[in-house]
Amino acid sequence: MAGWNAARRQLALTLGAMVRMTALLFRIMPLRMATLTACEFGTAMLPVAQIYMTAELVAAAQSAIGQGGGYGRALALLLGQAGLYWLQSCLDIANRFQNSRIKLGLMLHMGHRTGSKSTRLPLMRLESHEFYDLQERVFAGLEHRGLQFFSSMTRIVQSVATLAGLIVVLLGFHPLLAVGLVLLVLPSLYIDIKESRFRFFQDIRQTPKKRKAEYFFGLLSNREWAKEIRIFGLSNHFLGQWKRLYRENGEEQLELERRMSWLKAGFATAWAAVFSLVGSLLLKLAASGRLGLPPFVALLQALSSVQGNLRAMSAQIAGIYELALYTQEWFDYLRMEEENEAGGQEESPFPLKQGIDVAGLAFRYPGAEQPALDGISFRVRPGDKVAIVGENGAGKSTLIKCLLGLYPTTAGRIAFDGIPVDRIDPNALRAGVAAIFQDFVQYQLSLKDNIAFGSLRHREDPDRLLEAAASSGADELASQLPHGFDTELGYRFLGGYELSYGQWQRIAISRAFFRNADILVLDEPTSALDPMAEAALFDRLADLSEGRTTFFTSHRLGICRKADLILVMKNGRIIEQGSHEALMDLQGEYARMFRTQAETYR
Ligand SMILES: Nc1ncnc2c1ncn2[C@@H]1O[C@H](COP(=O)(O)OP(=O)(O)OP(=O)(O)O)[C@@H](O)[C@H]1O
Repeated sequence: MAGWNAARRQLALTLGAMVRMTALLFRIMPLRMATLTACEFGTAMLPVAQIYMTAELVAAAQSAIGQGGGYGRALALLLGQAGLYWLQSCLDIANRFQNSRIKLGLMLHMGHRTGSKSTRLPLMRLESHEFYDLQERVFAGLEHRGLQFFSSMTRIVQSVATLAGLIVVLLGFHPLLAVGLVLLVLPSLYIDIKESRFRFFQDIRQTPKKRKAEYFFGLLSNREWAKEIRIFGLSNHFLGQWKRLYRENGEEQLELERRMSWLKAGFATAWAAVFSLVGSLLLKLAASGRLGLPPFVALLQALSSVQGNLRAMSAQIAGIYELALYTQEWFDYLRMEEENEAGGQEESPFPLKQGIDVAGLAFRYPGAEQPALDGISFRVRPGDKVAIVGENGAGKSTLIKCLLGLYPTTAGRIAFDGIPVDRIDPNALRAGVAAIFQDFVQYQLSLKDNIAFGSLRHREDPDRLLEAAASSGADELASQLPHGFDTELGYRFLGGYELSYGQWQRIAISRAFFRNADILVLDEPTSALDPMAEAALFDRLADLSEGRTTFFTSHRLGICRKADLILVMKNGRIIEQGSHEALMDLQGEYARMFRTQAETYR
């Protein structure tokens, strides 16, 4: 009963995925798919036509040899057969071309849906290793999986059409022969499906190890890490780790293949025995004159064709089942809940009139025992400059991500002009915010793009570009580069001009200013800037962020003097808040940290 239920589930899954994928293919490329189907159908019918033609040709040749006449008919049949071979080649060529066109269209479609889906997933998803395992499998076979699915299906339809014709030939001789041969395929189908299932679940089991192996290999070849790995002499260690994991996975796969090979070899032996038995029976009948030469040749050809077709069909069915399992994962991926799907209908609260209210905010990372934020409450007026300070791991970056609606809060509320952050349309929220994080992106593209990515629709505005570049001193950098703002940056592509980390950081700051948003968030914006650049930036910050609410985190407390509000964090809580003067008067944690830093610089 359990076996029957499992088989039903497998069939439902396979048919479901098959129907959905075929519907998708016909929806996005109806004409190409119709042409491909016609070509495939033509290819399916040709072997049957060839068998009939062979039987006729043998009969005509026999009479031409025996009676010296009918040569014309035999020649016509021969030419007809050559024509069929020619047609088969043409259909093969057309098939292949059509396949390539569909493959391109499908890859673009699936790639677009997968890529855009991944950008709409909640950021929180990207914190879990299960997500990366799934993504690894979903992204891996994207370029061929969809069409492979259809190709396997059409191969099956083709095989069924061919087999139907061949079985008619066999039925004409003896019904038992046809039925017996069809039944013989069942064990082979069973073995193939089992193997597909084993392989899929083995892949699921092996994905974490596979990703780890890829990670070790990446450590060896990535430029960012190469220096450290050489200095510490870690290459051989990582190479060894990669080899171990790769070998473990590989040997497990080989073991499965070994077991399956034995079963398949046994099955091939059984087929050979059946073929020899039936073939010798037919030969005996032909020798005794009870079977003419033409039907003997046609039957023998049909027999071997049936065997080949049944084997191929069984492999295709099993392949399609395996593809269905993977395709189902792709459909599941596309169905994953998106960022702020539940709410997010409220319109933009920008420009802010009342400010930002945070009350009793708490947040816990999935699987973490302690909350990363707890009992956070503060109020920000429009245009305020807010500094968030605290030791490493205090929760500064996490607070910023919650403020921007990137992480869903566990408790409490964040409201922009009274509207809870999770009720604001994410696009409206993002449009009003510019943020540069500690791990900002170094786009391996032109300097202009690196700044203008702050607001794509203003990409061709030269005044805005110059103004944003001047905010961080990137304009000075542009004047030193060989092609100014058009200079390609980074080392990855031909002609790229590599910069120092601090120079990259200046450009990232300009990108934030280019956006000209109502809220500006700078997470450790000056960590790599030289002291002069840092001082200049903070001198200008008041002018630059005029009218904008600005949040910045920093370990350099000197910059807090210019802040309207300082939030001092420790272990996920705000332990002090107020202006620089108020906090210095308080003689608490902030005053202690400030004095310690001042001592160091003295
Ligand atoms: N993705 C994550 N998953 C689980 N815990 C995390 C994650 N990111 C941060 N944490 C934890 O949350 C706490 C706060 O981290 P956060 O990055 O906000 O600190 P921070 O104050 O910005 O530190 P730093 O000054 O070093 O940048 C830390 O204890 C950290 O271990």
